[in-house]
Amino acid sequence: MPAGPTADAGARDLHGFIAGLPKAELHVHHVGSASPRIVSELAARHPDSKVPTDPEALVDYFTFTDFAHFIDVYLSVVDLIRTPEDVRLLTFEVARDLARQQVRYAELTITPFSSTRRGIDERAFMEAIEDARKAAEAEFGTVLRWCFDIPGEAGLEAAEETARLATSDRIRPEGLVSFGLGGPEIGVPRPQFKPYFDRAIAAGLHSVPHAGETTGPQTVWDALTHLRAERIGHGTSSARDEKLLAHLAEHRIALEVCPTSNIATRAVRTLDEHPVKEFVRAGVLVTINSDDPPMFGTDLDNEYAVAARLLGLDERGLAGLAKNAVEASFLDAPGKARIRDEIDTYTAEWLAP
Ligand SMILES: O=C(O)c1cccc(C(=O)CC[C@H]2O[C@@H](n3cnc4c(=O)[nH]cnc43)[C@H](O)[C@@H]2O)c1
Ligand SMILES: [Zn+2]
Repeated sequence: MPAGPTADAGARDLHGFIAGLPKAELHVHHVGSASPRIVSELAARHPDSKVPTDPEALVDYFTFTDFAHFIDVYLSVVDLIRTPEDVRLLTFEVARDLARQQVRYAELTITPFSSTRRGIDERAFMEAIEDARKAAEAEFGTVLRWCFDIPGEAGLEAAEETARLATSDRIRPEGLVSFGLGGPEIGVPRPQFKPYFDRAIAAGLHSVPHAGETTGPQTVWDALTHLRAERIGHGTSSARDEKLLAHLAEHRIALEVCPTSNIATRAVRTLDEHPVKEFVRAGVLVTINSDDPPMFGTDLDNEYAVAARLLGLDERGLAGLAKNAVEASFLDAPGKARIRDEIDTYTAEWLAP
């Protein structure tokens, strides 16, 4: 539909509403959140890397031919993070970007294996993220929590190391709330990770694997059955299985939907073909997230704007999406109530005549 002057004004208002809306972000990767400024600063520090130092050249560098290409580029950025100070800087700056978008609470997916195998001392790594978490909460008021994910393609050695770091009383950081599984899905069956998820769950962590991003609905079933998933990262292909959708809806297992990511990695062809509408129709608890925002040329505000267009939402609908993320988060009950109240107050004030 062509956008006339009134539609434009409406869209601008919705953007303004989204910009001030208190939000929770449940699916965003630590390294994947490095802003062009941080990436170019790190690339300049480490000139042996193939990552461009010019932020404009990064736009081309962050254009992906497929999911495998995305992971190659992602790992080249991981290679830039070499010291605990790099880790601290990145974490604090990610929090600053989230706070700017009125994100009150975020669960940041971190892959400690990738850093420890590259030589960063595990204790220094944990101290760096915790130090940044506390500093960010004090300075911005944004509460950060961690999800440690296994880079699945790196095999069971990576799974063992991630489980050890996540469950050892001496090492695991205070902010850790969940255990995940990322990387490519093709050739990386979920059931093999069951023992590691069992250990993490026994240690009190929540289970939040990626599944159904680049493979079919069976991967989501496997994540539910073998890894006891409480939320699913992406879950895009769930739309191809009505029984699965009904199961997700009935058990309030939220999908962490990241629309622009799915286009950037070519998991979905176009935004208009994105199945988020099918999820809502089936009654699934949908949350909107940004995944690897600078790499995909997006941010959480933009993902809410995309969702508003795909789902035909007004301000109340957007506030409902923000509340879905609060509900599906691993915040405690008073923390959830505080953000929900803030969303309601903000929305009522915005809509007041
Ligand atoms: O660090 C290594 O040495 C290593 C060796 C082999 C394989 C890997 C990985 O596959 C790392 C994957 C990396 O990608 C992160 N990520 C970011 N966005 C996504 C996404 O949308 N879907 C899946 N994974 C994603 C993930 O957290 C891992 O850190 C590493
Ligand atoms: Zn992800």
